[in-house]
Amino acid sequence: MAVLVINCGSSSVKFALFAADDPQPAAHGIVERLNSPDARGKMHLAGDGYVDLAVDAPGDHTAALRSAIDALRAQPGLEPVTAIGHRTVHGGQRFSKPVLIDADVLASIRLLAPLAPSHNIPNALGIEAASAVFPGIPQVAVFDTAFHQSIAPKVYRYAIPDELYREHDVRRYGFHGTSHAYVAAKAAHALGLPEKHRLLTAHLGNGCSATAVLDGKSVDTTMGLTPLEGLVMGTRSGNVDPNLHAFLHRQTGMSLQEITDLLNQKSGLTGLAGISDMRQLAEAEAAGDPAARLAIDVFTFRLARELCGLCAALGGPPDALVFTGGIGENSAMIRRETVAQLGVLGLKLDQAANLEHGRTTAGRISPHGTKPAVLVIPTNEEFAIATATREVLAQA
Ligand SMILES: Nc1ncnc2c1ncn2[C@@H]1O[C@H](COP(=O)(O)OP(=O)(O)O)[C@@H](O)[C@H]1O
Ligand SMILES: CC(=O)OP(=O)(O)O
Ligand SMILES: [Mg+2]
Repeated sequence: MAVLVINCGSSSVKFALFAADDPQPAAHGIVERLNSPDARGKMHLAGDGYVDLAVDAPGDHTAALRSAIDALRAQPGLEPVTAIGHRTVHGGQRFSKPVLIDADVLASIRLLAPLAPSHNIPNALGIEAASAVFPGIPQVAVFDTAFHQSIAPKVYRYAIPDELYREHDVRRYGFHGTSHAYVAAKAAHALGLPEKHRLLTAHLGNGCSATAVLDGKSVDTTMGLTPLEGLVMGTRSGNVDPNLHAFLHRQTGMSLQEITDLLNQKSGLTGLAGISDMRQLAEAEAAGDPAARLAIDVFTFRLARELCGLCAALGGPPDALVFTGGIGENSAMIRRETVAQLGVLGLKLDQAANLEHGRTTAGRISPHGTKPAVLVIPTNEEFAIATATREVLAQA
């Protein structure tokens, strides 16, 4: 059974085809710059090969999926797709585990869009486009929020009038759950931890969040009602004073939508330094750009502060801190500067191991024998989604 995993973003479609239980995809790729005349993509094959993907006008999600699927079908040696797993960001209160998609599930994903506008609409478009291109093939939605459904009311409730929770489901949900669950399980296994253990996981990609994992379950996480709360991200502000919306509206006349866009798309590292990509930001910092230095300082300080806060839900010091995501796996500087601000938790780094480990080499970056351990574990959200898809279909 070959599972195609689709992660539809606002301007890109990422995909990966997994044959059997192999965590290395037989093929994977991205179609980007959607809805522009420059829409284009690439499919990488196991080994070193790749295929350029041309995308037909209007270069939307359906055209992108068609292009990816035509390329998969044309590629000799690949198994035909028999199931599709979709990364779906917001599952609200309804979805606490992966589900087989039907019209009702799709309608719910659309209804949840106001809670994750940059994510759920593209996710729904991806499901509709896949149904058009693959009629009759079973599709499963795997939710970013599902892993965090174990968090307690005192952690997920905001201190605002009760009816907002009762009538509008206003609460903290948390995201990146597939990734946090995946790396937490890997860390517990790698360290040989007993069933009772405490972990902190830091998923640092374009979106960033950190989670407290107690005995394999999420007990607190930094994102909230939407993926804006918590850490500083590439273009998202993370936590700001909740009065900021009203203040900016009064001071500048900006509309609610303009302020929402400002906090989601023009803030974070972009807001502080004009650069959202950590690799480019590090280059600017090395060239002496003070705004880049400040952005990195704000990013790591806020991360360190949130990691300390998450320990309250763990009820004690963590057995390990795990770094993952594009930044967590690749930036030795971010790991070093974050850990340097976490002496209060007893965290220490082995500087040579920190430089050595990364995306392709998972491992321990704290000195042997010291506790808590610090680990780098590459995430594999796509493989975790393929596994969840197989499990749902095995039970169907
Ligand atoms: N070698 C590197 N050094 C520093 N940052 C890196 C490196 N490689 C990737 N990144 C950063 O990882 C981030 C993207 O993370 P990723 O998890 O791939 O994103 P997405 O959330 O879109 O899957 C970007 O900020 C990128 O600059
Ligand atoms: C929920 C979220 O922030 O996702 P991403 O990191 O893919 O933007
Ligand atoms: Mg991501």
